[in-house]
Amino acid sequence: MTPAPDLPPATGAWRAGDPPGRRQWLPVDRAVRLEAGGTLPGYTIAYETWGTLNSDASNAVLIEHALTGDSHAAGEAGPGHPTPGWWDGLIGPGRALDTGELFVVVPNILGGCQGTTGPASPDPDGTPWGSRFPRVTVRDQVCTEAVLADALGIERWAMVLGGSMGGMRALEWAVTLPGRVESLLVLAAPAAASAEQIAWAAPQLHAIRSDLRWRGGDYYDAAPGDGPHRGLGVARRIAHVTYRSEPELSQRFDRRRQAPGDDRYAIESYLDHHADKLVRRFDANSYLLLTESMNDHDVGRDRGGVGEALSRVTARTLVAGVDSDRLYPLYQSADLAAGIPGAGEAAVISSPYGHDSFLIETPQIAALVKSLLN
Ligand SMILES: CC(=O)SCCNC(=O)CCNC(=O)[C@H](O)C(C)(C)COP(=O)(O)OP(=O)(O)OC[C@H]1O[C@@H](n2cnc3c(N)ncnc32)[C@H](O)[C@@H]1OP(=O)(O)O
Ligand SMILES: N[C@@H](CCO)C(=O)O
Repeated sequence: MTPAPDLPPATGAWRAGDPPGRRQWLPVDRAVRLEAGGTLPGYTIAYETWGTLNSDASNAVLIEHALTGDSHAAGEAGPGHPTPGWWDGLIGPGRALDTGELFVVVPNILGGCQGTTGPASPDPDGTPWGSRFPRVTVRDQVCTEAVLADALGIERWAMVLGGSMGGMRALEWAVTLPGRVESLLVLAAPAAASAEQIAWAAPQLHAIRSDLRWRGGDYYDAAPGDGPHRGLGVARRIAHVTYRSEPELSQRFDRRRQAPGDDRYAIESYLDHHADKLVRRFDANSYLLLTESMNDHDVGRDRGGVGEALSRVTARTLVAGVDSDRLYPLYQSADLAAGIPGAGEAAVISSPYGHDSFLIETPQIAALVKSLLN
């Protein structure tokens, strides 16, 4: 496979020249019809793998990343990857996802900005898609990942797992292609986005679209730093509050000011920090598109409802939620587990860290992975 060039900067200087690290690319030269009605004439999927596929391709595991995650789930920080893998504690020799035995595949999501085709990618004429990039659903994202599985020679995944938006894709795999998923782990994700989740997304979408530097979505020829980073930063601040719990914020930050001479409350400084980090690594159009993919998430759409859709799942399934998650509350995981044949009761990840616990509570998630693999 020929590596495609990395994507250009969208909101700041971060992307330019970003080395590819250990990513691989699958170019797909055929059109894909999208669920919402549009078409993509072709696309590229960027992905990373760990371990070796065995001779009967029975040891492959698919990990689905969350909204702003990427394919770098394991490994050290290094060229192309300023931070270590986001599930590094879970993946590697002797770890829960033991790469001495398993072949772990992590693709970047369709519509994102980490190497797989998205709004910042060039169209067939070489111009960034920008505002012309079509609406993409979770189901579309899964369909493109099935093309990657075919290309890698994987007919059936030993396990598909993910948290948050990654959990939505994992679930959609097991509903759309039940014969291709042997076991399924869905963390902190619902069968369908709720009014509350769409509500939290609404001001985030508005924040980006209200930024004059967003330019209707066609800002890719703007000078570095002249993109919609302010709107994206506001969106991230709103989102980040929902990713953590009220008791945690209270305990960590209380009413403290950041520092002598810095009049911000510490919690404001914390949110500023997370916003500043995101706008240097993420494209605002991808954030919009993926947020709307999550809003549209509903495994029951055009399938006779959620109950009908979940009854299709044949995978050995474990569903888990976080007891302090205010964005994807535990009852949604309980409902999801109740709808999937043989899933039993939802497991509870106990943590003060809220929704982000699926990224933080590695030992608890490792235990769930091991129990499902065994
Ligand atoms: C699936 C994926 O999402 S993959 C990508 C990984 N995810 C992300 O990057 C999402 C954004 N980050 C996060 O959500 C979290 O950092 C997690 C989940 C990755 C880790 O959570 P935690 O370990 O609890 O980190 P926490 O939320 O405390 O943030 C730590 C950062 O805040 C900074 N910070 C803490 N308090 C303050 C403060 N008062 N003012 C400014 N910065 C602060 C720390 O210095 C640290 O900075 P650094 O990450 O640049 O080193
Ligand atoms: N912190 C995670 C939470 C979203 O699920 C992310 O940014 O992807």
